[in-house]
Amino acid sequence: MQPALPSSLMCSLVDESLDAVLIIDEDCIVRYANQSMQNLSGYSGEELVGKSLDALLPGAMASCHTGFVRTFTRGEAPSAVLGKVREFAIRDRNGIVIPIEMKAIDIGQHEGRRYFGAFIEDLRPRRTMEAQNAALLARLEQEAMTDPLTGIANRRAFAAEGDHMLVRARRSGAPVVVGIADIDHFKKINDENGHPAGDTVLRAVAQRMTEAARASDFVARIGGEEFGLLFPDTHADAAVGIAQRIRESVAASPIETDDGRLVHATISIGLTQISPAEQLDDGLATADCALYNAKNGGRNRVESI
Ligand SMILES: Nc1nc2c(ncn2[C@@H]2O[C@H](COP(=O)(O)OP(=O)(O)OP(=O)(O)O)[C@@H](O)[C@H]2O)c(=O)[nH]1
Repeated sequence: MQPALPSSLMCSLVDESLDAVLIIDEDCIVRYANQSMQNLSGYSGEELVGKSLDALLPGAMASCHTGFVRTFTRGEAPSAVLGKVREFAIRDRNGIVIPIEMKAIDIGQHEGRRYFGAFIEDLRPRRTMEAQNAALLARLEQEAMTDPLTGIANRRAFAAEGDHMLVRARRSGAPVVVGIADIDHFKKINDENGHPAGDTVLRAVAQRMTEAARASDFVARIGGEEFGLLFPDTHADAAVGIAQRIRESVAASPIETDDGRLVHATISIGLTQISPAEQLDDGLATADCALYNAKNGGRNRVESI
């Protein structure tokens, strides 16, 4: 059997711990604070020992903490803190409130007085990392749903929005119209003006379509020169009217490219009202047939099935 370690080694463990360690007595007077606790609080060891714990507690906590400790010490109430991992805050020497994680322990009696210890971790680094991770996740989610060229929603976002819209529509019984808009003769636009000019046209068309649609409608780039449209709470006739407005907004004026060329772009749109039993892809297939009719009918047109 190994001989028991001397208590001086245990003391070193606590003295050197990277967690802040604090010991208070039953009157909530600080009796010990290790170096990490001194660093965290901004007080020296001499300043902390003998000080009331209230000096370290923010606002409301300071007024009730001593009462909790007293009722527990007298055996009048259980502790909600001892033996548990809890999040609190402390106030440092400069009055700055620091979020902490605390593991408090009843460490027993010595010469008739009771003592409580706590391991305290500064939560600020963890909170900063959590905030950074949340911001990163939000950015990644945003990027995963956005078409990088035009800045509008992409095909993935369109599918997600369409599915949600159809679930809501099935519940409410409201009609949903789905559409596909396609830039006419876009290959020719690219061939005559160059690919970068084609990109400018795509961006301008996306912007004009989004601006002409209602706030409740959804416009996404779902393919090269193809845009998906969703019109919630809208019957086919009304959707045709909105689609005409969108079509006209694209055709209304030429688009100026970076090298100063003026490109006249038009779009053709195919629409269909999705029946409750249909999925988004069923609606898209029918809208594609309507788009085919619009192209065959001379382009720069809206057709619905
Ligand atoms: N500049 C640019 N062109 C693209 C992009 N994605 C697809 N295209 C082009 O879009 C063109 C699509 O051409 P087609 O499918 O033949 O159709 P269209 O010429 O528009 O003819 P219609 O649809 O029948 O009116 C192709 O030339 C593709 O190279 C893109 O991101 N940028």
